[in-house]
Formats: sequence, structure tokens, C-alpha cells
Amino acid sequence: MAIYPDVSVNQPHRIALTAFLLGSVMGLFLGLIKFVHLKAFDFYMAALALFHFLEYYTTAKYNPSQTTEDSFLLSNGIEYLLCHSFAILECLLEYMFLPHWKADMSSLSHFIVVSLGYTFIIVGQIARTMAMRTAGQSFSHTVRTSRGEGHVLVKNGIYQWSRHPSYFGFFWWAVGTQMIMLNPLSLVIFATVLWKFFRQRIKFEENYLLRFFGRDYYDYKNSVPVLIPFIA
Ligand SMILES: C[S@@+](CC[C@H](N)C(=O)[O-])C[C@H]1O[C@@H](n2cnc3c(N)ncnc32)[C@H](O)[C@@H]1O
Repeated sequence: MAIYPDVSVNQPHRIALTAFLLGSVMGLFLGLIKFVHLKAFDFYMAALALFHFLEYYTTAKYNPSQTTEDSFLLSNGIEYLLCHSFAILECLLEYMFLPHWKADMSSLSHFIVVSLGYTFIIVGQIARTMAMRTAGQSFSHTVRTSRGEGHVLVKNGIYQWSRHPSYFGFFWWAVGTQMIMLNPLSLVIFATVLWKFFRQRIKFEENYLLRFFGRDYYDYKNSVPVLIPFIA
């Protein structure tokens, strides 16, 4: 088993450039927070850059042999790209036409939604990163259809609380990003698209987990929830 990521699928100049660009986006938007009115948009861009950086970093640290340039998860499908593009557009257009509504934190309802949003982002990111760390070699960005070397059933750590903690984290993180920006349309779109995606993915993934681990996975599945609403 390789200790370091395979350099042929982790070309150093590309990894360095991608990490540099993600760090620059994060630094730029965090640096601008002091000077802009719509601070939530800056936090969103910084959270997005941090999320993609951590996808690669955590894979490289805890599952090095399976790390590739795709571990940044920047090519995460057209729907993912469309959702984030729509969210940026919605945020900026609503701000253009309703600047006071968008950045108004004096109303109690805005305050509650935004505070919950930041909580979801933090909890979601921590859950996602902890899941990748705990699962280690058992984690893979694509669902395994055959049991690979080093793939063991993980039930410890954060997997005691949710049986799909990285999906739980991703879902709540994404919902939180739309809540902090007070993006009503994108909130509905993100929640619906991700809910459908994870419901189908969990069904598919669990079919294989039951084949790999049999009764052990069956018992685990029946005792630990997912913690995404209405996904049993
Ligand atoms: C993207 S990871 C997601 C893991 C898990 N669904 C989660 O949300 O943390 C997908 C891979 O994890 C593996 N996997 C999922 N749950 C697992 C568990 N409890 N133990 C070991 N492998 C697991 C699946 O076989 C699949 O190849």
C-alpha cells in the first residue's frame, strides 16, 4: 500500500496551482469582509473554497493511496455547478434589487435563519471532515462496487451517530450556505436536489455494503440513523 499519493494522478504543479487558487479565493473573500455590505456572500465563497481544499487535504492525509486530482471534488457534476452558479446569481440579483432586505440582520427571523445557517455550515464541515478521517481507507469519493483491500466496516467515531456522516455533513453544509445568504429559491433547490441525490445514492451504496459486510451491516443499518430528514 502506497504511503504517499500516486504522483502520476496527482501532478504536483496541478495540485499546487489548485490549492493556491482555492487559498486565494478564500483569502480574497475573507479579506474583503470588512469592506463589503453583503458579508454573507464573502463567507459563502470562503466556505466553498475551504470545502474543496479540505476534500483533497483530508483524502491525502487519511487515504493517500486513493488520492487523485479529482479529490478536490471540483468536477462534481453539472447539477452541482448549476446549483452554485444559480445561488451566486440569486444572491447578487436580490442584493441589487433588495439591498436592505438582503443584508438586514435587525429582523428576528433573518437573525434566526442566518445563525442557523452558520451553525449548519460549521457542523456540516466538521462532520464531513471527521467522516473522511474516521473511515480512512474505507472512504472513496465514488461508491465501490467491489470490496477493495483495506475496506473494513466503520462503525466507530462519528459513524456511531450517523451511518452516512459525510453525506449528512455535505447536505447540512450546503443548506447552511443558502441560509446565510437568505437565498429562498436556492435553499429550496439545494435541499431538493441534494435530498434526492443522497436518497438514491444511499440506497445504491447500501446494496453493496450489505453484500460486502452482510449481517454486520444489516444490524448497523437498523441501529444508526442517517440524520438527513426523511431518509431512513
Ligand atoms: C463517499 S464515501 C461515503 C461514506 C458514507 N456514506 C458517509 O457518508 O460517510 C462512499 C464509500 O464509503 C463506503 N462506506 C460507506 N459507509 C461505510 C461504512 N460504514 N463502513 C465502511 N465503508 C463504508 C462505501 O462502500 C462507498 O464506497
